[in-house]
Amino acid sequence: MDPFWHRRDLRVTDNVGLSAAADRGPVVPCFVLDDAVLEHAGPPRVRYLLASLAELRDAYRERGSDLIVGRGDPAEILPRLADAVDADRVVWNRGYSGLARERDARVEESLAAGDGAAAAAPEAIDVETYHDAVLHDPDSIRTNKGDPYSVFTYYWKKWRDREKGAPETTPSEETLCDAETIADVVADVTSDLQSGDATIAAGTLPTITDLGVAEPEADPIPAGTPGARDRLESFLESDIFRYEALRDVPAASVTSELSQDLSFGTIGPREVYAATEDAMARAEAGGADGIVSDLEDADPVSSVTEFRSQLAWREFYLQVLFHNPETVSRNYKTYENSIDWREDPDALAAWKRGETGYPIVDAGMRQLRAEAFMHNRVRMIVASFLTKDLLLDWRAGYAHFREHLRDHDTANDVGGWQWAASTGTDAQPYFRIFNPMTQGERYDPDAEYITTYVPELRGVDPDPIHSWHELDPERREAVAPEYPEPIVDHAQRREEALATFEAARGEAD
Ligand SMILES: Cc1cc2nc3c(=O)[nH]c(=O)nc-3n(C[C@H](O)[C@H](O)[C@H](O)COP(=O)(O)OP(=O)(O)OC[C@H]3O[C@@H](n4cnc5c(N)ncnc54)[C@H](O)[C@@H]3O)c2cc1C
Repeated sequence: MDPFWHRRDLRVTDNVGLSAAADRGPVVPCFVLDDAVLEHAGPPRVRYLLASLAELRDAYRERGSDLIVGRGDPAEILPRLADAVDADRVVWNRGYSGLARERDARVEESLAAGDGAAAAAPEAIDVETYHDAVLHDPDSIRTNKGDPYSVFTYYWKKWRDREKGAPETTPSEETLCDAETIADVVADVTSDLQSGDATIAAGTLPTITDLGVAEPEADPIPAGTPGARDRLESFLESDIFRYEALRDVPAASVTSELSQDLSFGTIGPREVYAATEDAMARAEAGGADGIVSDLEDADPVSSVTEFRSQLAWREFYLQVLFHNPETVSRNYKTYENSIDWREDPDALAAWKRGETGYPIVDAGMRQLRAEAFMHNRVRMIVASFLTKDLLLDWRAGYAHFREHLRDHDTANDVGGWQWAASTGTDAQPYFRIFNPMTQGERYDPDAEYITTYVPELRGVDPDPIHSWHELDPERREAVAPEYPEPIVDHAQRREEALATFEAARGEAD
């Protein structure tokens, strides 16, 4: 019997490592709540994690097995578990961030040292790892010179043209360790662990309060594989064909909202990609033409391709982080001088509360609080506002997103922030600064998204909303007395941002 250690792959379907372990069977499935990891997880993510673990446990129980849930240091728990089941090896799917790789190396060392062995002569336990979270592993797509890619367009061409693996088969009941044996194993390991802080249980999950994490403000969404599959199914009905035309329009809500699922692995990337193949076949046969008939120039085929390119962006940022783990907290791009970010706690607090007086920015920041989610276009706008209009360090924005997003994902979050701050790979050039008013007007012309999240502006015509920064104080008072004045002047801040970046480039007078 070999333990399979679930981490960011909270599913039994389309799971590369689990299928490989099940081929030998029987598998002992486990997950470890590691305080070192929980420290970095905001409340919406912890809630989604616990709900997804409950779904994972139920999937095992339906198959006559159970999920072992440990709490503590995996380097302590896994060797004990492996020893208790007399394992030859422990199997898991690879993590790619610096933190995940360090932890995995530690666990591997303690397994190799036989740290869990009850016997006097400890036996080394092997580790077997798989690429599962991605369609193409971070080392497999390189430039013709053999370097990792730093420009998305070139990466995308190779990613797009490579053959993709089919979804993995789901392990059958016979290949999983039965629930009774799991209960015995847990009892065995529990008596072994008595001296330390670590605990282990068969399928019993702590509550969010047990973990010392506050209840999130946002409402929960359906979690685990059932939630993810429902979202994918509903996206495939029609939104995937309207995606290209409307993905930048936040009020249209055509995007898949699969980001937390891909991040926690409640759905596998091969399953999502296979779904795009079905959608592509339908689009190519003209079966989606009626769905886009009200949209000028919309093409269902290129819409499916556009969605695939977002899946590729995810893997692009992942390979950037894999090859440059330090960029989690350091700029990817080196300027000659350091960027002179400002210290302005009041402005940062107004941005966090969604009270900047820039309607699209405030709507986004309030969507984040209300739903633990934010539309991609709006993420770009609020990130640009923080780094260019307020001239605050992207790391402050990243920390806030990490705390509040249910889909926070180190690679994508760092990638998105460094893109907006003009410090990342293939980033927005420093001189292309978003105008938050024009962005609002272009992507939310009827102010539908804005008024959903900013009640002070409900009933106000789109015109004054999109020209709020130009209105005189009397007019603002007459139109929306409760909505704040702009905290900065965009035109002036734009000039200051250009000067700041030119100084960083060593081009100042
Ligand atoms: C400042 C900033 C911070 C971000 N932080 C995160 C984050 O913490 N976690 C996260 O998953 N995404 C992040 N993104 C990327 C993007 O905003 C979200 O992935 C997307 O909004 C999620 O919605 P969706 O699932 O409906 O996306 P869809 O448009 O349906 O895309 C499908 C999937 O592709 C991936 N994807 C889409 N857009 C991007 C992108 N620009 N970069 C990388 N992958 C992408 C996601 O996995 C997403 O679920 C960030 C973007 C910015 C600008």
